[in-house]
Order: sequence, then C-alpha cells, then structure tokens
Amino acid sequence: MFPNTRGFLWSDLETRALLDIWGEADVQSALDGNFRNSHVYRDVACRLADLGFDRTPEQCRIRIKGLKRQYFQARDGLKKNGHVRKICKYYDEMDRILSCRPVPAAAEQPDESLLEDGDDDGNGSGGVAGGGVESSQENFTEDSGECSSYAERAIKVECPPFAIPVPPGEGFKQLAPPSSAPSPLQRKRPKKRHTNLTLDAMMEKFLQQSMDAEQKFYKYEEQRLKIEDKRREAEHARELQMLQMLGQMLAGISSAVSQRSHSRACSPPRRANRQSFGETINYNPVDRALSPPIGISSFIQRSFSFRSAHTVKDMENIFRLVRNVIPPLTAKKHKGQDGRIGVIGGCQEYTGAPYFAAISALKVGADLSHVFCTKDAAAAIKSYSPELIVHPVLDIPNAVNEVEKWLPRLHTVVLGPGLGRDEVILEHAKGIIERTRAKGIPIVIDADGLWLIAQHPSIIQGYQGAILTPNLMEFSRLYEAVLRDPMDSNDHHGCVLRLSQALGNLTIVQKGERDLISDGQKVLVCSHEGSNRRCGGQGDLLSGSLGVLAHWAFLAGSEKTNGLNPFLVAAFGACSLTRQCNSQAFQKYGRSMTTKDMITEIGTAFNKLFET
Ligand SMILES: NC(=O)C1=CN([C@@H]2O[C@H](COP(=O)(O)OP(=O)(O)OC[C@H]3O[C@@H](n4cnc5c(N)ncnc54)[C@H](OP(=O)(O)O)[C@@H]3O)[C@@H](O)[C@H]2O)[C@@H](O)CC1
Ligand SMILES: Nc1ncnc2c1ncn2[C@@H]1O[C@H](COP(=O)(O)OP(=O)(O)OP(=O)(O)O)[C@@H](O)[C@H]1O
Repeated sequence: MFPNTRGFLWSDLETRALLDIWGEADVQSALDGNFRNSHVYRDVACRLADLGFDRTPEQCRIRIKGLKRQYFQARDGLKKNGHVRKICKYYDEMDRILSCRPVPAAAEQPDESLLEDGDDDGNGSGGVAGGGVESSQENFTEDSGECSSYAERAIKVECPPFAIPVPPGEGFKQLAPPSSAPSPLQRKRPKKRHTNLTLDAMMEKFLQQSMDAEQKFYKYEEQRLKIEDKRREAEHARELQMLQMLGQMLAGISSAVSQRSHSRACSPPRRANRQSFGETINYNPVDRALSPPIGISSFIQRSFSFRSAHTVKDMENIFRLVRNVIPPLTAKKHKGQDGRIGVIGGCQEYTGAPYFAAISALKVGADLSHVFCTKDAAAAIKSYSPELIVHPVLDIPNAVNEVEKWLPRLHTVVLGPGLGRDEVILEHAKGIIERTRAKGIPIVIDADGLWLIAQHPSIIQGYQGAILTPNLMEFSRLYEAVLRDPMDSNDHHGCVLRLSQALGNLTIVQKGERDLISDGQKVLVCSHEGSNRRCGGQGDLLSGSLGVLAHWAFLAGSEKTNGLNPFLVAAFGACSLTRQCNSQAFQKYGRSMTTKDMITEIGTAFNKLFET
C-alpha cells in the first residue's frame, strides 16, 4: 500500500518528500547561512522520519547532492544540446527550489557557483564569495568535514563549466575559465589527457563513473541495512517471547479467581447491554471453553470478534497487534514525533465536533493537534482548550493553499467533524482532500466529509490512505451513491465489503451496535462493551482517536501487524477505545453522561485496553 522506507533505494514518494522538506524556506535559509550544515540535515532527516521515512542525515545529504548533480548536468546539458534532461527526473522540483535562491552579487556564473561549491546545500555562497576555482575547492573540503564519498567530489574541467563526480585517482584537474588567472594547482599540472575528448564523450565517461560509484555505495548500504533488519527481527522475536510468557502468567493468576470473574461477567448492567446487542454478538461456545476465565483473554473475548469464525487466539492477536503499533514513550523523542494531527472542520453551528476530535487525538497520545475551521468558529474552539492550535482559514478564498502549507507537518488529517454543508466550505474541503491525497498523507473522513464523498466519490476512489467512518445513515447514503443500489440491511458484512471494494479497497468503519471494519478483503467486528447511551459527539471521539492510531499503525507498517492491513488494526483499536470510554463514563454518570465525560476516560480506558 505504502512504500517501505527502509530499502536502500530512494522511492519516488520518499524523494518527493525529501525535496518538499529540503525546499522549505527555513531549510533553505539555514543552508544559505551556514558553512557547515550537518545540523540542518539532521533536522531534514527528523522531518522525513515524521512523515514515516527512515533515513539518516547523511543519506539525506547524499541524496540531495546526487539530485543537485543531476539537476545541473541536466540544466547545462539542456542549454548545450538539449538531450540530457532525462538524467534528472526531478528537474522541475529542483528548478523551482534552486531558481528561487538568491544569486550572490559576486557570482559571474551562477550555474557554476551553485555546482562548484561541493557543499551540502547547494547554495554556493562560500564558493562564490571566495571567488574562483580554488576557493570553491576549499569550500568543498571544509564543508564536507569528514571524508565524503569519493563519488561526490566536484571538480572543474576546462570546457564544460560544471562539476562532474569522478573517483579519486581518475579525477581531472581543475582548470579555471579562460578569463581567470590560473591557480597554483593548475600551474603545477599542465593541461593534458582529455583535451582531445569531445564534450559528449567526456560527459558520458563522467556519468558512467558516477553511476558506478553510486552503485557501489548502494550495494554497501544494502548489505548494512540487511544486517540491521536481521537484528530488528531478532529483537522482535524476543519481545514476542516475553509477551507470550506474560500471557501465560496472567492466565495462571486468573484461574485462581475464576469463580469471582464469572459472577462479575454476569452482573446486571453488562447482561443488559448484551441483550441489546441481540444475536449479533459472536460468542462462540468453543472459544469460551478455551478461554481462561478472566484476565486478558476473557476480557478480549468479551470485546472483539473476527467475523463469525473468530477464536480467542484471533482476538488476542488483534489486541496484541494494536499494542504492537503503539510507539513507546522514550526520552529520545522530541515534540511532534508521536503525532501531529490536523482536524478539518468547525463552523458557526458546530464547534463541539472538531474540538472533540482534536482533543481526543491529544489524549490518545498525539503531540500536537491542529484545527482548521471557519473564522466564526475559531474563538469558541480556542476557548474550549488552550491545548489546540486553531487556524481560522476554512472560509477564506485561498483556504486550500493555507491548509496545504501545513500538510507537510501533519501526520494524519481528520476531515469532516463539524464541517457543515456550506457549498464554498465543501469545495475547499474537496481541494484539501485532493492535496492530502497527493502527498500520501493518511486521511480519516467522517460526518460532513462523508456527505461530500457521497456527492463526489471519485475524489477518494482508489486512495488506500483513506479511512471512512460512517454511521449507519452515512453508510447507506454512501453505499447508494457508489453502488447505485440500496444497501441490504440484512447483510451488513457484505455491504461493508462491497463498498470498500467499490472504492478501491480503502478502509471503511461502519459504526453502530457493532462496528464493522473492512478493507475489502477482511471484515473485523468490534463489539466491545459500551453502553446504550447515544449522545452526540461519540463519533468525533472515534475519528480523532483513529487519526492518531492510523498514524502509528502506518508508521509501524504491516510487519508489526502480522501482515494485516495496519489501518484495520488502527480502526479496531479506535473503536474498542471509544466503546471502553463509553462504558466507563456510563458506569459513573448513567443517563447524564456526555461526550466530555467519555473524553475524561480516555487515559484510563487506553491503559486498560492497551497498556496493562
Ligand atoms: N457538539 C457538536 O458540535 C456536534 C456536532 N456534530 C456535527 O453535526 C453535523 C451533522 O451531523 P449529524 O450526524 O447530526 O447530521 P446528519 O448527517 O444530517 O444526520 C442526521 C440524520 O441522520 C440520522 N441518523 C443519525 N445518526 C444515525 C445512526 N447512527 N443511524 C441511523 N440514522 C442516523 C438522523 O435520523 P432522525 O433521528 O432524524 O430520524 C438524521 O436524519 C456534523 O458536522 C457533525 O460532525 C456531531 O458530531 C454531534 C456533536
Ligand atoms: N447501538 C450502539 N451500541 C453500542 N455502541 C454504539 C452504538 N451505536 C454507536 N456506537 C458506538 O459509538 C461510537 C460512535 O458512533 P455513532 O454512530 O454515534 O457516530 P456518529 O453518529 O458519527 O457520532 P457523532 O455524534 O459524533 O456524529 C462508535 O464507536 C460506535 O461503536
């Protein structure tokens, strides 16, 4: 579904993400102003990691360097004979970034200044300021710090005024342009060797050498990553072993108090809830017999089902998979790494819904939560919580561009809570979905966002980074719009499967008495015990929580979810969490329970489900 970022080759998506970050104004100005730039690439790597791509600062630096080299070769090639543009796939992106950079006044030949510096940022400031070939050479040595790959050494040749990477020992001497005074280095080494070569032949040779060097580098990098993967696998296996041991211990403890647990399971309020679920609860007597009387296993058995043929082991597995994707809290992380969520919604009528979604995201564990709403909703939303970052942009004419500026900093977008049905706002929401999709950012669509999708299914069709969370009403609207048939209310499983398939296997969560979650291949059923209290805003709590869990699951990848679609696991986690909050709050407040009470329970519910 999404590219694995640990491979030794840079995927297209990864490269574009890198270029987006590298092209950001603050990165460019940091590179402009600094002779040494390793800290800048550390930041670039961190931002890339935030987007789910695992690269070292050195890998980023080398990748940018390679791209710059291709860009300048392509650009100069274009000027001269127009046939080498194909060597730079990202020509337009590079051109947009590099052509905006200020050209220092001293630069007679901006092309050279940009290329000859040999520095890591491509700004050429040091080289140009120093003037001439020698200073650029100094810059290269100085800026590289520790020895960089030989494949990246930049040199100048007399004829083409651009640097081409060559291995040491085969390097060409540097020659100043005809108008410059020869450097001492050039005086020592008379012109020879390649003066007879044509420009094309030289370029071909240089390109070949550069490609060979690059291949070697990637080969070594691949070997290194393979070793690293093996180490991670071993670590993972050890963790699993520990978990199994822990499970056995808990089962042992639980059998000692089985009688007590049985009577608790049959206590009146719970029985009442089960009766309300009717025959749809999937209690399999065989599983019941297999499950330990209390403890995690029986708790899970009461909570989840995996179509009708689920087993206790299946349920334990799903539960474990949710735990698997939850990132550990460590001292090594900085603010933002555990999730930056953007909620698109909030208008004059509905200020509660985006607040519920955004605050739930924070309480589940996101580090930062943004709300993009209309101007007249912003003050109210801010007043509910100082913890939210509120952008009053949804009703301004360039709303889409304003939100897009933030997209590279967001891990997941949750679109729809309290959005309203104003046509202009919905048009903006449409643009935001398109830009989010183009950037490959996971998006949870709920409430009025689903109304929009029912009008224009094509905007989300085929985007597997999308998770739709319709209630029954929203589901039937969507089903009819996409499949041009009324939904069959006797076959919810089939309908969820079919809708997901018709939309290109994106994840659908049909909320209700039981939540049905499907990616068009599997249907998971979450019937975790909640309550019969149905106050507004519970769906918003679900969409905000899902925003965070979707990011974590996406980052963890399918190796942490045992091959199961990570979004299915995330949705399962969010549904069970919402229902657990409902159950806890209902036990405290009964009929007067509201969504705010459920939000207060998020911390303890999360601990109970996922951290005990
Ligand atoms: N505090 C706030 O700011 C909150 C704001 N919110 C925001 O309000 C906006 C509108 O959302 P919405 O869901 O209320 O409107 P809409 O889609 O027109 O549905 C109403 C129709 O659907 C039906 N219906 C509803 N649920 C059903 C179900 N499960 N199963 C079956 N039917 C069901 C219902 O039927 P009726 O009861 O009339 O028979 C009615 O006809 C949206 O932006 C949302 O985020 C909410 O988040 C709450 C908290
Ligand atoms: N009948 C029910 N029994 C138990 N839980 C339910 C029931 N109906 C919904 N839920 C749970 O409540 C949560 C929210 O679903 P709901 O259908 O209320 O969403 P919604 O209508 O979109 O909410 P909102 O009011 O935020 O728009 C889901 O997690 C779902 O599991």
